[in-house]
Amino acid sequence: MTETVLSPIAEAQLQAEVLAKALPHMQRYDDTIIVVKYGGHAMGDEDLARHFARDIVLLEQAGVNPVVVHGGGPQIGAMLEKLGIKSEFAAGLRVTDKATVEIVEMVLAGSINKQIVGFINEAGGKAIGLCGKDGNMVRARKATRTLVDPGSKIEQVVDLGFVGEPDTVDTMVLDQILGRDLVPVLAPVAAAVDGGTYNVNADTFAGAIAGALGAKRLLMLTDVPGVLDKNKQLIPRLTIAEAHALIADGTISGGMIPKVETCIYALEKGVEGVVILDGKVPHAVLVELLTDHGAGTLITR
Ligand SMILES: Nc1ncnc2c1ncn2[C@@H]1O[C@H](COP(=O)(O)OP(=O)(O)O)[C@@H](O)[C@H]1O
Ligand SMILES: CC(=O)N[C@@H](CCC(=O)OP(=O)(O)O)C(=O)O
Repeated sequence: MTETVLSPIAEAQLQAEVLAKALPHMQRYDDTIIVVKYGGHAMGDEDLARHFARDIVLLEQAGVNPVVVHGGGPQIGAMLEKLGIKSEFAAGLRVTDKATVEIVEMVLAGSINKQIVGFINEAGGKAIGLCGKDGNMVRARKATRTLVDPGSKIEQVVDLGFVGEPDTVDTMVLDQILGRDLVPVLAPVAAAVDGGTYNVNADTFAGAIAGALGAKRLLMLTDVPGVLDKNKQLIPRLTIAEAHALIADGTISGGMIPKVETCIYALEKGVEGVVILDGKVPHAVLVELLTDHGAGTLITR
């Protein structure tokens, strides 16, 4: 591929045009909170992570208050495999025993959290890495799921172990951080009411944070372009009612079900709009927020 080399004046003109188009969008998000869920699949390689970090810093410098909630499912899986610990999922959630919850906390609140903090800092920002336990931000209760055997139709309650669902969110720590040129980066590990540790699905965690903060937008970065129809075409906009209908008719399935359910939860808690988009597209966050066409699927009330 040949790269067009622009003269300094042409380059400056191009930059001015891009800025003129982006400015009205930037003003719309000025001083608002945008929660970005950065999924483990969306993290991809280091280049992509650096693009992501630059976008977050740019938003912060433009007067937006970004809050990053990250996942790390594939990275937890890789570490468990390395350690010879078997892992399985039920109803889209990792069945988490005592040994597994220790690894989950180590990978999420340790290596991945600090990696993202490092990338944001390298890009010129000041990130603060926390998990739900810090300042008792997110307290969780034990999650349970009932699965129906497709043959016999018998219902069975599955014990997911140390998997939690957010019970309370205390935004006190985040309130101190936001609006001070700092970017909170949150790992979805929560405190149990009895002082233990719970593994929380990162989508669920992000929805709870966005709802509690009254965020203007929740962006869910995944590895597909957004919600796809039966012909695998992107659906650019959906209402809550339309999203329910797509779940009911099976168009939305698998991991997309809890993701869309989280989006609906956040909208019902007051978040203005939720977008599911492909985090593997470079600068996905900026394309979504700062262009007319946006990216991914926007779900609104
Ligand atoms: N209608 C749909 N549109 C897009 N993806 C769908 C749809 N139905 C099911 N999926 C599946 O949902 C997956 C996204 O969920 P998941 O793997 O849990 O994401 P993440 O790991 O980013 O949280 C997609 O990769 C796709 O296989
Ligand atoms: C309970 C549960 O399943 N927790 C997830 C937490 C990480 C996560 O959700 O990461 P992604 O967003 O990358 O999928 C897990 O253990 O994999």
